[in-house]
Amino acid sequence: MAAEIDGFFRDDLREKILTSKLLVVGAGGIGCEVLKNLVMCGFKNIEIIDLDTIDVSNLNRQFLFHKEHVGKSKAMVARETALKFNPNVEIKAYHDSIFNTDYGVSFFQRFTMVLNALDNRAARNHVNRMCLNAKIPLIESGTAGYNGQVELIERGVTQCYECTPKAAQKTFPGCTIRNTPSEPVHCIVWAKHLFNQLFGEDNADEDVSPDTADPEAAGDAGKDAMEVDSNEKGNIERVSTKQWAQNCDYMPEKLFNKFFSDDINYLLSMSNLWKTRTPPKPMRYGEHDVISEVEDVSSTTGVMRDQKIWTVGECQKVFAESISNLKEQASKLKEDDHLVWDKDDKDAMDFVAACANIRSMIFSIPQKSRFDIKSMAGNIIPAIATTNAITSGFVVLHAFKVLEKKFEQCQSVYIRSQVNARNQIFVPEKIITPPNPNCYVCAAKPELILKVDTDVITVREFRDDILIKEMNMVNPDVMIDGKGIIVISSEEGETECNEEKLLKEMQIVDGCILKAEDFFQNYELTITIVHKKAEREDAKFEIIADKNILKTAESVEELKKQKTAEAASQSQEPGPSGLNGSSSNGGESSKNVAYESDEDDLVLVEETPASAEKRKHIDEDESPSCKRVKIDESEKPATLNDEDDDLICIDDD
Ligand SMILES: Nc1ncnc2c1ncn2[C@@H]1O[C@H](COP(=O)(O)OP(=O)(O)OP(=O)(O)O)[C@@H](O)[C@H]1O
Ligand SMILES: [Zn+2]
Repeated sequence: MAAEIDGFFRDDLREKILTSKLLVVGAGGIGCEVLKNLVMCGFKNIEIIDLDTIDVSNLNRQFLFHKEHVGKSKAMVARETALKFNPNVEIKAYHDSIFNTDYGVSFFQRFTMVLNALDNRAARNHVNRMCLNAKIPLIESGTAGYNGQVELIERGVTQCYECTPKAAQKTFPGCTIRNTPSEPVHCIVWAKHLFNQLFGEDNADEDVSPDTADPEAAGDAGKDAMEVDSNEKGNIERVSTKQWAQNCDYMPEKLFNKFFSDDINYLLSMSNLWKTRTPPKPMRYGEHDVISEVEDVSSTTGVMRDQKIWTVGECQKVFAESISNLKEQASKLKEDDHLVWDKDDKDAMDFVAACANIRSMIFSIPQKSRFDIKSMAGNIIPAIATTNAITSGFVVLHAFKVLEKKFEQCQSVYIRSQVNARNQIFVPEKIITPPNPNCYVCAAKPELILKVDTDVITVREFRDDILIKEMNMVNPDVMIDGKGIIVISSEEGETECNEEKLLKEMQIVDGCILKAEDFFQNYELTITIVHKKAEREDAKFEIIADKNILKTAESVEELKKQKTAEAASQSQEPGPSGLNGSSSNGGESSKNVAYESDEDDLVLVEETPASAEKRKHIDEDESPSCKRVKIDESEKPATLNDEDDDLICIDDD
């Protein structure tokens, strides 16, 4: 292998290649290529981890895997195949998630460097934190279609993965999804939720029924419908949707009429919602076409079936067929097990395409082809083998520079689909981007401001949706600073009694300061709470990472207080002298600011187009957060352009 050939590498680099120990996280599109490159270069000691097994759809670009490997561990098979290229390498493979607590800081410290080859933001964030803690370099990479990116993360030298806020994934309020969809994507998200309600894991945040708590439907809204509903359906609403569907043996007609007629009639009775919107039109099963007479959509060719817009009858037919197939699939599972929605499962995809289109028809929203729905529902950007290969090449070139400690040469590199104005297709960053001093992960004392509706968020939502999903902690402990009140404990059951309490009931109110810790990640974060009433379409929380913004807001508040004091002193008796100072009651109260009337002064740290360009990683974690539903709408398949393959221009700046 290269390092064994005399003169192939400079002696000092060769020595480092032969003696270093690398960890590759992920054995998918990039991971396979990176592993192949490493063994071919002569690295002798490599460990690789991946939680997944090989799927047929991986075979077109993950060349360490072949047909006979389908269903086997990616990490294990990648190891076996790579050893065939170079048997003189020590490769240890783990079929596991990097989140497993076995892989703590001391595990990471065993490596010279870590190479990420992941596909989701949560895992990237986690490895970022572990490497920062272990003080070892991390090479981060990602591809999206023809675009790719490689960057070095070295504590104190470069920015970390979390220094730049990522473009927020588009989120939709639950009431838009449940009551007032207005775009195809709202119906697609609803249909995916319906799949989970009927066949998947029960998730309270994915309710598909009309949302009677919708603030916009206030008043008598839904009352009539509620009465009709309870009279007509008896105790139907008291059992879970899945239980109810099982009780009616998943009869397509019953299911259809409940979701597309009864529930829509219910929504119609929430009359406030339709004052300025087109009211939905309920639809009953078989109402528009005689289903048995509809041409069998499954018998048309795949391309036609996927690309045409289905008629009402076709949608209903696919609805019925997919339900009976999914019912069959579910019946083969063990008790308590459930189906998992997968864009590549024909029945699961058919079900979502049919339901999304039926709901679109009802709400007068344009319909979409199954192909378009698949791309939106699965957030698909085609994975291109050549982009993965080029990106992986840069990963290993970066690894050489890191081994030689030439960090100054490790600028991020962007692999583009088209040449830029300087005729480059591989575009290096001009400088090494230094750490963001306000980063709430790699700053010396990480802190942030959390604007949150403390009247509606429970401790459980705070932990699961904010600390875990948004702030990427794994197992947080939280206490109120200065009061010693433990709000959340990582010890199982210790703070269970707090979980359903609202934040305000735990004395977590405006100005409160929390200390959040994650022992596994060795991470401590100070959170200043700012209460913010969430309106109907608002997110229930916002994270503000730059403490200077708080300072600005404080000074605005202080200015206001000064003005009030001045006014008071002019009109009445002399005002309290402490008002123009930062605080008259000690440190904590200095942050106890009220923002209600100052919303405009608080600027959310948002990604600039330039930094968005830098963050082209594909993130697949689409779990809902803050009771809002996330979907990355921009993730439509890129137009494939064969000519692009010829555009290779090596930058020699
Ligand atoms: N927490 C994790 N621990 C270990 N491996 C992970 C973790 N999260 C993701 N991975 C792995 O990272 C790899 C990323 O590879 P890639 O982007 O090619 O995805 P893929 O699942 O192989 O392909 P696709 O999503 O396009 O079907 C996957 O093999 C995935 O299993
Ligand atoms: Zn950082």
